[in-house]
Amino acid sequence: MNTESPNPETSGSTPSAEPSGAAPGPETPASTPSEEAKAAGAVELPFQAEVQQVLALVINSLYANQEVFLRELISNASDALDKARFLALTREGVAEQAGEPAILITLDDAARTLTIEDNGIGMTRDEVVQNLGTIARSGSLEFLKANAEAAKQKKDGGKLQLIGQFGVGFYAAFMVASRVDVQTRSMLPGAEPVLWRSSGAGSFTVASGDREHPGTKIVLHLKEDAREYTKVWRIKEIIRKYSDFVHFPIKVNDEVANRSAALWTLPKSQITEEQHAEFFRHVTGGYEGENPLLTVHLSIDAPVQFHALLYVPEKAPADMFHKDRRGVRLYAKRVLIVEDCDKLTPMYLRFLRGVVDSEDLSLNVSREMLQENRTLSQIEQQIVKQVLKSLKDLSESDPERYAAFWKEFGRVIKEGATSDWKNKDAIAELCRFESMNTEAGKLISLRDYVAKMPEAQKEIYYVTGLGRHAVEQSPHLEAFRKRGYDVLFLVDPVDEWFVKALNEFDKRRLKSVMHGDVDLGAEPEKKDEPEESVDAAVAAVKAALGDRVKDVRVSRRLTDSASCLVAAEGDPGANLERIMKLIDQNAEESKRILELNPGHPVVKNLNILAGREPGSERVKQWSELLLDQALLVEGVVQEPAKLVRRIQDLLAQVSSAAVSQS
Ligand SMILES: Nc1ncnc2c1ncn2[C@@H]1O[C@H](COP(=O)(O)OP(=O)(O)OP(=O)(O)O)[C@@H](O)[C@H]1O
Repeated sequence: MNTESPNPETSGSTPSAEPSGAAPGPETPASTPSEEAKAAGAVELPFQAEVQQVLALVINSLYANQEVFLRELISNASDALDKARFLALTREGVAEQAGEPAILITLDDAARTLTIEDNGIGMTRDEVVQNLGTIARSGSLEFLKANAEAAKQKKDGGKLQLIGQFGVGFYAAFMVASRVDVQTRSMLPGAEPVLWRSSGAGSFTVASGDREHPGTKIVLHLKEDAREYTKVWRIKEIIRKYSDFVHFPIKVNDEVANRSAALWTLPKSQITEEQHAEFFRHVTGGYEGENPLLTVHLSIDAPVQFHALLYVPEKAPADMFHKDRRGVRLYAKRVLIVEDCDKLTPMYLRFLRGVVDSEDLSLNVSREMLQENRTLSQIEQQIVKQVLKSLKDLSESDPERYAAFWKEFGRVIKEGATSDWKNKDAIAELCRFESMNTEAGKLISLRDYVAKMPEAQKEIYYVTGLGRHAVEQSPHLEAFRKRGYDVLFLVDPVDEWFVKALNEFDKRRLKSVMHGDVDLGAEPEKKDEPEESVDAAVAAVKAALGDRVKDVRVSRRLTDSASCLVAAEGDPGANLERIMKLIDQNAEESKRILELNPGHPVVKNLNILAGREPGSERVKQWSELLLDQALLVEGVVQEPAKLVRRIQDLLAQVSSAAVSQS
């Protein structure tokens, strides 16, 4: 759905080429005729003031990538060919295009010139003056300056990394050329050939040209230090990089240098796996595997027209967690705009590689792109939807391949639940976890978990921790195990955030077994047994531990262990606090609740002892020990020496009692 017509007659009014009395540029003193003015019948004109500033920025190596000048000229030539095609179809009496549409590049090492020629629409004299002497879009210069300034502030030498984003297009030629000659002839009826010439220093000249056929030929007289652009291999390299998929042949010294077929515009059925693999390696440089793990090929017409050919690599890119994320290549009408466009894929799909090409974007998209661009965000939304769907399909059709995907990118996908609220459910469907009831290394989905829930189970239970080994023996799991409820092991640090963001799945709450109260009802085999009161023990432990714990209470989650620590509902919990401590040493710790198992002999005995000798040293020691062992099982003991002393004291008491009984 291209809203921009390639009709050349919509390009606005053109000022007439009045001879100018304005002062020539600094390198062309008024007293001697400038190089440009030497052309027969030439009229010398000043560049619009804004152009002069753009040129100053461009010539002072505004771009980090000088080679992009060629991309700009090729894209202009390709546009001119598109416009010619349009004009021939829509208007009578226009001049015939000479030969097949093509872009010809001729390199002359001896003369140090690079010539680029197209048989496209060409320009009339007025158009030449307008197009190659002014900047059509307002605001370009301001933006360019601001970015040049921002780049200067950076440590990397002050070169702009963003390429071709400022609509300076043609003027980029002056990065490498000390003089540029443009011979052009418009397809419009009665158009005369024109010669435009400039050394980029304040002015240009227009004169009668000698071109016979419609089209444009641009000769760059290269600067001394730009000789590399007369080398065929170098030019071919640049074409492969930026313009490989321009849909007209680009010939370098008569040899076609581009594929000229945009793979992504072909019907899916026409693209072979081998072609995909080749293109995948082309866009990834071969660093992310030989073949794509998954291919997502989209051709969308509404609300925005675009093609996307995206690949999930086999291997996670080495820089996946680097702050300068990479993106996909953005093309507008098959001309590369940005190599790494991060506005087309959200952070959590940053591993996607490939190409997006839209007819609804123009080459100067960039200005808005850095801010908010509606077209790009519409494209992004579609990409997200389709990629998530393709991943879900893969998980169903090829679980093994999906497991390989999850291993590489699962952690990144989980980030999505915290940032992409709209697609939270689709993201949740993709997530995989180990669980108490699965073998080590095997993963289940939330959907599988829910399907296997016993009827009485209402919530989805999970435990967080450092790894399977750290959580699988956790006392918090005891009651769940007894009832046959599975518990998900969320053992990746990002899981803490993931689970909070997700909150529920399939209308069932995700509940931590280490948080708040859990009421699972009585154990199946103990239905009628009334619970013995251990109130005295609870009160004694509370008194002994004081404000080291938030509370002490009877547990409904323990069946075998004597005690455990739980976080109050809404508190961060031990695992999250441990992670936060790694980030910030001074992160505050919240107090937890000590739960006592009323059926455990130690708690029962402490209950009796506390009744007999409330506040005694022994009661205090046993109370301390209940806290110690709850911490020990989590692998955190703050004062191990004290703990060992306490255990030794108690062992001494127990052993003396045993000896006196025998
Ligand atoms: N080879 C060509 N044939 C016909 N017209 C051309 C050619 N090269 C440039 N032009 C004209 O000159 C104009 C200015 O070109 P320039 O590259 O500076 O900007 P642009 O192409 O409009 O923007 P951008 O560079 O962002 O794509 C073009 O819009 C086009 O009308």
